[in-house]
Amino acid sequence: MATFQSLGISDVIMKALDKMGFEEATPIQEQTIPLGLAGKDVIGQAQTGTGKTAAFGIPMLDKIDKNQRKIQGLIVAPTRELAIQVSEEIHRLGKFKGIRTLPIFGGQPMDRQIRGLKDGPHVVVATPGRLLDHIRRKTIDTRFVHTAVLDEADEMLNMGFIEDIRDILKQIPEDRQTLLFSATMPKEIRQIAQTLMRDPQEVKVKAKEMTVENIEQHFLEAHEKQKFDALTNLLDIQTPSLAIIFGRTKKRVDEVTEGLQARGFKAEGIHGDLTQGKRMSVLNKFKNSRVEILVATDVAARGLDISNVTHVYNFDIPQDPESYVHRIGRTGRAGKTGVAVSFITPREMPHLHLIEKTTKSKMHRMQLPSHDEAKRGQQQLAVNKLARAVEKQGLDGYRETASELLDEYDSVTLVAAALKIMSKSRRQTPVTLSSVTPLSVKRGGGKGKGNYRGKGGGDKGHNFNRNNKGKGRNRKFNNKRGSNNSNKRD
Ligand SMILES: Nc1ncnc2c1ncn2[C@@H]1O[C@H](COP(=O)(O)OP(=O)(O)OP(=O)(O)O)[C@@H](O)[C@H]1O
Ligand SMILES: [Mg+2]
Repeated sequence: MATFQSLGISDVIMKALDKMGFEEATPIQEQTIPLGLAGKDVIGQAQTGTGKTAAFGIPMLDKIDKNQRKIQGLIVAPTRELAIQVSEEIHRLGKFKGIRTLPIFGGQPMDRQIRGLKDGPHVVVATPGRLLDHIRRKTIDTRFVHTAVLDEADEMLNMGFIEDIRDILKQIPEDRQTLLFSATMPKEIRQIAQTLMRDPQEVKVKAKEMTVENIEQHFLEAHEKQKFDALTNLLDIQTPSLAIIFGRTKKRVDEVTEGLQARGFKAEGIHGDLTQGKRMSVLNKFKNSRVEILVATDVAARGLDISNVTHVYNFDIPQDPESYVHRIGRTGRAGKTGVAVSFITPREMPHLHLIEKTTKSKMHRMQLPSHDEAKRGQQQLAVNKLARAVEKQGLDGYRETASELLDEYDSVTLVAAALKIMSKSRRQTPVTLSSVTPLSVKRGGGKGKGNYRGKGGGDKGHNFNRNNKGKGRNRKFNNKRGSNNSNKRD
């Protein structure tokens, strides 16, 4: 376990790390920060939730001359939410150095961003489309950029973004340092990356699986028509405190969201057709647990760091194995455990095996949950609440009424009535979802886009702790194993 001190990081950034509650460096940070500080180009690959943002952020920030109010660091990310999130993490890391960061993304008024750019940020974190708008309008000055970062790099070099990325990099000085990071990095993407970098150092954190070991991976075989009832039964049984459900299309997300709301779940949907304001408000409600279930397209698959997501459900299994890795990586972050369940129709079984083969992870079959089990799951919630109330004491004011009630009714009837009142009687509102085009399943488990060469054996046990200064959360990370296409983003 490396301490940050041993990595050669400047005191002013060490102070930020301490404030953020970072005590030890994660494997990807330990292996890439010294290379970054030495000015090397780096391709860094490590599992989801293992600190890649700080891994590229720290070397970039270390090099920035605070007195030069020019953009010196440029980070490109695939989605608006991720651009904002990364900008906030970089702001935290550069706080004591007085670094100014600015997120630039679509859906926000141009003139507001032009004013922000005139304000002299040192670091800009941008989505490619809007960044190119500013480059073409000459409202952004990239002449002094010495460090360029592609976060979710394999996505950024995929067919959807590659031309934009090439156009952007042409506007950045040749002698720049280039850092590419992602949890997944298919071979062909690695080859493209080489053409955009100078003698890049490739760092891949050794792990037996592409996915995070702390995430329990299950699959549930169900016909299309059974999936929604199976989902609501499973939600009642597993009672996730914070869950993300992925659907293949925006329409699907809307329908599943409406169906869940009709059955009394606190669910909201997010996808690319929503206004930027709506996307932000849905995400904030989810982050503050005012919404328990976020139904999303792949717009929320990569990078989003929402602590305490306990469950991820692939209501529709993704086309790309890489997308599977990123989706389930929204849980089990920073050493925490998580649960992922994928709904597979019988004809999609070969695709499930392709994903397992590509990501070198094993999904365990789960039986279709019955409605009775769901009811018992809801009752269990009520039982837990009652047990907690008994433990907490303070019941004296209720005892007299309770014994009067017991004069009238027997105890079992009374407790049954209490359980009935306390457990959600899930309205079995009929919900029909429009059919989705089935996956184009590659028969015979053909090669996924990525050939992952998982190296045998994982890292030694890795604990990294966050002291209680960090964001008010005392997050103990027991990451036993070392600390991995694009569904076109909405
Ligand atoms: N050394 C550390 N100690 C404690 N917490 C850390 C450390 N490094 C990062 N974190 C926290 O761990 C969480 C995950 O970090 P981050 O979002 O950078 O992961 P990632 O590897 O980029 O994941 P993804 O592949 O999903 O994008 C964040 O909340 C971050 O603040
Ligand atoms: Mg990330």
